[in-house]
Amino acid sequence: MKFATKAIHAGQHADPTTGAVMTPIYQTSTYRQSSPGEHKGYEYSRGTNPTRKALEDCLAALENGKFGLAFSSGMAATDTVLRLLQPGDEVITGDDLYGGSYRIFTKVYEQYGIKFVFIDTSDLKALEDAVTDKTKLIWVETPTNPTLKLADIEAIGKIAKKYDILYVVDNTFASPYLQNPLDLGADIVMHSATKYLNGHSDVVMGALVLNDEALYKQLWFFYNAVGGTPGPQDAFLALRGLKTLHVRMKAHCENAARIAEFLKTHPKIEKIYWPGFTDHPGHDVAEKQMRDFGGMISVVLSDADLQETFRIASRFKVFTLAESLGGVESLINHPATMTHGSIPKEARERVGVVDNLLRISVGIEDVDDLIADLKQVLGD
Ligand SMILES: C=C(NCc1c(COP(=O)(O)O)cnc(C)c1O)C(=O)O
Repeated sequence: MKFATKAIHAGQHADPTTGAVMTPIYQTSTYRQSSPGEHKGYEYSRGTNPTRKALEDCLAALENGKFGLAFSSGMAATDTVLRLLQPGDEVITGDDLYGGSYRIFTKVYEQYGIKFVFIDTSDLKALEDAVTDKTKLIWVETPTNPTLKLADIEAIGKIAKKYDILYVVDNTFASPYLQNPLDLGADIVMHSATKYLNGHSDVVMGALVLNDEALYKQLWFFYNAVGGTPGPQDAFLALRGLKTLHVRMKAHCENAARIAEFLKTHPKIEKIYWPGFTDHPGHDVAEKQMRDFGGMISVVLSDADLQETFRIASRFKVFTLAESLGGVESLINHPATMTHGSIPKEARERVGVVDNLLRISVGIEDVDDLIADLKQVLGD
């Protein structure tokens, strides 16, 4: 099946007893057993739930994977992968990444003796040079949050395979509609499903998709033992969101391209990050591994200190100043004080997350209204 058909049907079928076309919300914590241990595949909803299973199977299908796991948040998914590590292990990851990922790496898992090495993942030599005999995990975002750096998924996969290192790609910014890391050599693809996958800013959720059965069983063990699993209502909403992912991503990409072109020459914009521009350093990698350039744009405002940046960020009427991304509504975010505030100023400014940087999640409103809103704030 093609992507659009999988988005609507994968993992789902009409209910055999009632004929219900949509997967029911199995709002139950437990399941009757005919005798101890004799059940219909479901014992307790922390471990498995039919609504969540339908979502996990659909997610797996969209990422061309065999196994899917859904979590109560993207960070719960990240946490579950990190539980594979032992004290003394090292992780290579990007120097530009979501602030919450930086936080769990440095404020939670470093205390358990895990060492995190932050490098420019667009620099393959720097990445391979960072490998030691203690390196057990490579964790890559691409495009990165928020400066939209591109990492060559396939090339990093070759490095991971060469040194037998577990390789995870956080595919949140692209979504499986635009790129499929498992097909390019990743062992696990991770998502904040809160974003494009659910797509309506009404669910917080995470996901992992993979092909290796032994690894899946290890992750499922942590998933069940620790219990970072989502409820059936959120699973139902996310499953419904997936059904329009292909339509929404097309609209996000079209709108973002128009807005990027508008902002590229705007006098109030000093620098713009959007992988669709041919002068973006990662444009060739984006062309190679992405089917389009996504809905995320970041800009550095010209002649704007923190106060001026705050003033601008607070004046939009259609764009909403808020954390998160990937919903149908357009959002503006100030990473330095909002989503990336947990990253020390020196570390984030080194990679371009400066006080006058704004991140734009371009929604699927009418693009003329979005450009009109940008004009009323920034000027023509
Ligand atoms: C909330 C935001 N990011 C969440 C996020 C996460 C965490 O997902 P949560 O569902 O918010 O727990 C993981 N990876 C990436 C690339 C992310 O962007 C944000 O950037 O506004």
